[in-house]
Amino acid sequence: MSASLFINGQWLEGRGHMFQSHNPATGEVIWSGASADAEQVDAAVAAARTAAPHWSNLSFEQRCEQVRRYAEQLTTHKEELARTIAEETGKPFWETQTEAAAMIGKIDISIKAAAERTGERSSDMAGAKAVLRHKPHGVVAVFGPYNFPGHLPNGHIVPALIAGNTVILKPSEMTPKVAELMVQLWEKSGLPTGVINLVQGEKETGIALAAHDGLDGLFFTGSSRTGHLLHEQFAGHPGKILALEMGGNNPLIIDQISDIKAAVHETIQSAYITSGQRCTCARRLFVPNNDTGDQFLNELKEAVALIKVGGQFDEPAPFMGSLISEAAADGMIAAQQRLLDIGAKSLLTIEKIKPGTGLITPGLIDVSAVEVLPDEEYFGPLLQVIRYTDLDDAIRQANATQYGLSAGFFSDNAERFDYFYRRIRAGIVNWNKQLTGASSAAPFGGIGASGNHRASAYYAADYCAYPVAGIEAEKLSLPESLSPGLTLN
Ligand SMILES: NC(=O)c1ccc[n+]([C@@H]2O[C@H](COP(=O)([O-])OP(=O)(O)OC[C@H]3O[C@@H](n4cnc5c(N)ncnc54)[C@H](O)[C@@H]3O)[C@@H](O)[C@H]2O)c1
Ligand SMILES: O=CCC[C@H](NC(=O)CCC(=O)O)C(=O)O
Repeated sequence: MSASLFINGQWLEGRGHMFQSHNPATGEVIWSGASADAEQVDAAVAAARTAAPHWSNLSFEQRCEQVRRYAEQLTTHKEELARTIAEETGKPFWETQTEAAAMIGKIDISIKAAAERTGERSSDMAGAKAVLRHKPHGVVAVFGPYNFPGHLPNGHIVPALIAGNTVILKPSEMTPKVAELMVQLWEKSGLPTGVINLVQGEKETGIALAAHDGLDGLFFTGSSRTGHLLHEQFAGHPGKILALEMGGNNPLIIDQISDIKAAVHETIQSAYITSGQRCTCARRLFVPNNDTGDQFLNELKEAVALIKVGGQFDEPAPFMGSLISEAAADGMIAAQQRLLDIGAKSLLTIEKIKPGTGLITPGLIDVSAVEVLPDEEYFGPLLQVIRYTDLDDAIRQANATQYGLSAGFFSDNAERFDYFYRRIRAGIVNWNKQLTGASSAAPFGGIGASGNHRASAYYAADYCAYPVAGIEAEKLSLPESLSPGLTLN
């Protein structure tokens, strides 16, 4: 059993109930510990509050130095980090190595973003200076999802600390081991006591933390369902900052294409990478009802059937690993069945590869005949195909979702992309490129049920600090002329 919590610089055992994490490709237990109870959540918030004045009073450069020391730890331990992420999520090792690399890359990008978007500026005005500076919010909670248990919480934590906030991390209950390692690396980097705290646990721990009066903000990445609950919980607290990064039901439209093989490749990278467990994954594929559409779909079906699925460390490496759990795999098979029940036609059926694991084959399903398609995010390797004859109708259907995270258009025709771009509603809009693999050097976020206009990645700096505008002069002075009606003797 692990001393699973890190509060005020101490590793502690939780006093809540026990929980475990598994290697989803084998079912083996790889971590067990106890969750934080409400008192321990309280202690974590108190530790972060106590640490806040010292941390926020350090200079920007001093905080950056500290965060760079964390980057050194990440670099030294990148292999261990990638292995741990692979073991706990089921993602292939080649892929988790890219996650570890993204975590390291996040440091310099966040420093640059903070300086550019929230740094200090001043300009001269009559007898004074107009000054803009930024201050941290104070104590913030970071909630992470399981699909990128390192990179995505890291994408909130690093900019939050650079801005001068102190943090309480509540990772996904599916990935406590990765969180533990990440916080150990912060500890090794010499971060002052209380600046980062870790509370592990399931939903109850999340509820206790999100409801805590001592928070000044909450940065969340996870499902739209949980994000909506948090939004309701934060209603009536206008002074607390809430950043929500949630799911999507992302459309990808195939238009006029000449390179079918490239379109097939980019579609696979859009829909099946990480076994479909990325928020940006394509979920609905619009294919024209013509010969090119038929040929594209046949080649796509052939290539998807050939996708290698396997264990994280298999050689040769698989493209798709296990889903996060057997329950998630069963959920995808159930979602597929619900679509079949309402008139969908399977082109490639998801099948379980090994009972007791999250290993499943990829699915492709034609939902063109379904009258009312559920607007749901199926968080796994199931791509829904919709055949279309009229581009305007395809764009209308693409927009017929409560979500608005990513959207794509494959076409050789720039004018038609422009036409699509002007009409589509999403925070990420790609042309002839996969929907996944967004850059940390750009803002990242969605609209509608996908987010609340607090884009993360490069723009995370914006929600980590608030602007303070001032007019400053070194001495008091009288103006050259007084306002009408004023007399000073
Ligand atoms: N937009 C993005 O940047 C982005 C990135 C990755 C994942 N996601 C989305 O995340 C989802 C998958 O992640 P997940 O299943 O881990 O998400 P989740 O919503 O189940 O969990 C996210 C976090 O919230 C906590 N939580 C759950 N219920 C809670 C409650 N009632 N109160 C407080 N906290 C609670 C969890 O313990 C976890 O730490 C998908 O929908 C995916 O699209 C979005
Ligand atoms: O699952 C959701 C994240 C998907 C991932 N997005 C990013 O990495 C955004 C960049 C960042 O946060 O630094 C993707 O697009 O694949």
